[in-house]
Amino acid sequence: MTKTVLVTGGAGYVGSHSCKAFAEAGWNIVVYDNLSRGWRDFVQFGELFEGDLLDADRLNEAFQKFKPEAVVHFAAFAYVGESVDQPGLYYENNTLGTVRLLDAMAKAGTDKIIFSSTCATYGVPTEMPITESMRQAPINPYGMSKLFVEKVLDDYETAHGIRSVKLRYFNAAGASPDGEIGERHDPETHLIPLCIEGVLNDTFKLTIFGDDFDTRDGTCIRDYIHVMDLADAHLKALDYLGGGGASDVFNLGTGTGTSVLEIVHAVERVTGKPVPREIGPRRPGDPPALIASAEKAARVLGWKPVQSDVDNVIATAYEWHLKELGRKAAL
Ligand SMILES: NC(=O)c1ccc[n+]([C@@H]2O[C@H](COP(=O)([O-])OP(=O)(O)OC[C@H]3O[C@@H](n4cnc5c(N)ncnc54)[C@H](O)[C@@H]3O)[C@@H](O)[C@H]2O)c1
Ligand SMILES: O=c1ccn([C@@H]2O[C@H](COP(=O)(O)OP(=O)(O)O[C@H]3O[C@H](CO)[C@@H](O)[C@H](O)[C@H]3O)[C@@H](O)[C@H]2O)c(=O)[nH]1
Repeated sequence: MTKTVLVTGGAGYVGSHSCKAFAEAGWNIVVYDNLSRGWRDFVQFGELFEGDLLDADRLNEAFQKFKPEAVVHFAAFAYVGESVDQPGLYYENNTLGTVRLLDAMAKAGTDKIIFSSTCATYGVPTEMPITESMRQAPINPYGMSKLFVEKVLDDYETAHGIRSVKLRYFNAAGASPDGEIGERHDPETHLIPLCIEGVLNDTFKLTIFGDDFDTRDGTCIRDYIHVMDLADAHLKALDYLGGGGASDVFNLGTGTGTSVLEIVHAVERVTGKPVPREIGPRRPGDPPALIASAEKAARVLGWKPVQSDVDNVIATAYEWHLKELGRKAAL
């Protein structure tokens, strides 16, 4: 019998790409999303059940109706700056929202969850690459709201037997190679889509947030991971829990760091067009470098990124943005 997975936040960026991978692997998908920051047209691989994480009755209804085998939990707010200005919004939506979800799981007897955590839970690491056992000391409410969830998950295992895989993503980037779905955030704050905006829109200029960091060219270094590689890791985590695997936590990154300037140059190389830019002040809360050790995910889950070469990440993102422009022009 086809197994059902309930995907919270499946109308968003990482969630929709993961749904594509789950559908290709034969899962039946139910997307639970309130569309606050997601997109109806991204729900292409299963049914949309509109609902809010904070709505216990609606959650119970979804669990009763679909009886999912497992939950993959992407739904959250994810803007660092917004979390600094409105911490309550983040603790309510991300932390309390997950508590509500776990209560509904416990009630329904669904005992497996995969959770979108983040490298923002590490704060400013003292060693590189970052391994899962390093100290977690978030420097903003967004990261803290996610760290709390990691702890809450362990308590729900003790109390209700719910096993979890926590996946700490580094920087998600790129788009589905067929251009069906891609990165759409409103407002867009992420580096690669903004570089592409600079290529496509004559009036847009990228601001590089600081060139005086202690890095090889003075700009921040991040570990960019293709969204389809992230999707594959979720699929492997589903199989792992389904096969009886114990609760665990994994970094998802490539192990390679790329600076902001290197991304700008790569976008110019891939698109053949200049990225207009200026140097601005540092953005508060930006650590100089974040690079994953993804050795554990390789060893335990058998996961390896295969689409995360920077030029491929940018080429797929560019392709999606061109199609998106075409779609907007046709409206
Ligand atoms: N994009 C990244 O680089 C990145 C990196 C690390 C971790 N993450 C985490 O991955 C997850 C997905 O990120 P994304 O970039 O796809 O975000 P996104 O904003 O594109 O998607 C989030 C989805 O969750 C939904 N949602 C939010 N609050 C909800 C609620 N209360 N009830 C129901 N649905 C709700 C939104 O409508 C949206 O569809 C998030 O949990 C984020 O914290 C993302
Ligand atoms: O206009 C811009 C936007 C970004 N950057 C820089 O580009 C890098 C990447 O920034 P961005 O794409 O905004 O990603 P992060 O701030 O690294 O955060 C992303 O990656 C985190 C994990 O690293 C996740 O937790 C967050 O949800 C996700 O937004 C950083 O050094 C930024 O300072 C600029 O210089 N100019």
